Amino acid sequence: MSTVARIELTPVAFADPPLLNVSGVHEPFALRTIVQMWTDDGLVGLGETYASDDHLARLQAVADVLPGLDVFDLNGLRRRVSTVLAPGGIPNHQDPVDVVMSPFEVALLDAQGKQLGRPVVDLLGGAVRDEVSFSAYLFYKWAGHPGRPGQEPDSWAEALDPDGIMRQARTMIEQYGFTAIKLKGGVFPPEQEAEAVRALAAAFPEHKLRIDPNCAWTVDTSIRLARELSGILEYLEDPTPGIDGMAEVAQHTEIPLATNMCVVAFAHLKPAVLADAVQVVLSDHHYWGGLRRSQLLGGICGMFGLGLSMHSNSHLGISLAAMTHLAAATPNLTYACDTHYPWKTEDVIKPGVLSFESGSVRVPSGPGLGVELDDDALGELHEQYLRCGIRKRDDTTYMRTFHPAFTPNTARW
Ligand SMILES: O=C([O-])C(=O)C[C@H](O)[C@@H](O)C(=O)[O-]
Ligand SMILES: [Mg+2]
Repeated sequence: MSTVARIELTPVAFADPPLLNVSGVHEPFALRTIVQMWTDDGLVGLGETYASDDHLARLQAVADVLPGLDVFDLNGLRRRVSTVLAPGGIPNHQDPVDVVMSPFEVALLDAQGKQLGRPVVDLLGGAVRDEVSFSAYLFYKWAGHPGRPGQEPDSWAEALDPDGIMRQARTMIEQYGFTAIKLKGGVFPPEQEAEAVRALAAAFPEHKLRIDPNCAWTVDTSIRLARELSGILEYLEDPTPGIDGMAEVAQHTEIPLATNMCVVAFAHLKPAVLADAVQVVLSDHHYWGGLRRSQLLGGICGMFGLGLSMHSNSHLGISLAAMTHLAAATPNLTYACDTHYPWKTEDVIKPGVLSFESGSVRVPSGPGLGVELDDDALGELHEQYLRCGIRKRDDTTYMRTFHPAFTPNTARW
C-alpha cells in the first residue's frame, strides 16, 4: 500500500496579458498553486489550483491532514476535506469541499498512475478519444499593461473592435489550428460584440462559434441578441444572470444556452433542470471536485439531456494535462473545451508533452498525468509570486487604477 507522505503547496505567478472582461481587466500576473504530493514509496503526484490567500489557507489545512492517506482512497480524501472545512451553504456559489479537494484528487490520480505505470485517462475509464479538441478563446484586450516597461505591447496586439478580434482570431487559428471559436464578451455594447461574431462567422464558416458575455445582458437584450445571432452560434454562454433569467431567455430561443455561472455546483443542477434554464453545462474540474466528480457531472448531464463542455481560467500545464485526460475519458464531452493556454508565456512543466495540432491536444501517454515539473521554473515563478504583490485575482480594482469610475458590466445592457 502506498500512502501520502508529505505535501508541498507552492503559489506561483505567471505573466498574463491585459484581457478584458465583464469585471475589468486581467492583472499583469495570474496566480496558481502547484501541489506536490510525495508518497512513502518516493512517487510525486502533481495538482494545480487557484492561489488566493484564503484558498491557500484552506489547502494548507487539508494538506496537513493528508499524510497517511492511501493514494487510492479518493473517498477518504473527500471525508478528510469535509472534516477540515467548516460546513457552509453554497446558494449561488461553488461547493468549497469540491473546490478544495480538486487539486489533491488530481495529485492522487497522478500518483496512482505513476504507481501502476498507466496514464490518468485509464484510471478514468479509458480513452474514448486520443486527442481533445479545444476552442480559440478570443478576448478584447489592450496592447499591453499600461505603464509596465518591457510588457507593452505584447505580441497579440490590441483588440478593441471587430477588426482587432478578427486579427486575433486569424493569428490564433493559424498558430494552433482551432476549429471552434469562443469570444469573451461583456466588454462592449452587445451590438458591437454581435458584429464581431458575424464577422467571425463570415470569415470562418466551418468553425463552431460561441460568445460569452458573462451575464452582461438583461433578459430582454439576451432574447434580442439570441434572435440576431440565430443560426450562427453553437451555443450562447451566460448571457444573463441567474437560473430564472436564463430560463426566461431559453424560452425564446432555439440556441442552446450554456453556463459556468448559474450552475457551478451539484446543488444547482436540480433547479436548473426543473426550470429548463440551460442546455449545456461547462464542467471545470477545479471547482467540480476533481476529475472523477467532473465525470459524475457528465453522467448527470447525459441523464437529463444536457450537453457538456469545459470551462477554463488562466492556467498552466498541469491543469491542461488534467483537462485533457478528463475530456478524453468523458464520452459526452463532445464540445471543444475552453483553454486560456495560448495566452500564457511561462509554465512550471517541462516542455514537449502538450502541444496543439489542428486545435487538439494529444492525450499524454506517460504514467499519471504524463507531465513533469521543472523545478527551476517552479522556483522562478514562485519568486515572481513573492515579488508581484498580487494575492488574489481582482480584475475590477486593477481596471479602476486606469478608469476610476469603472463598475462591472453585469446586466448593464
Ligand atoms: O467562461 C468564462 O466565464 C471564463 O472563462 C471566466 C474567465 O474568468 C474569463 O472571463 C477571463 O479569463 O477573464
Ligand atoms: Mg463562461
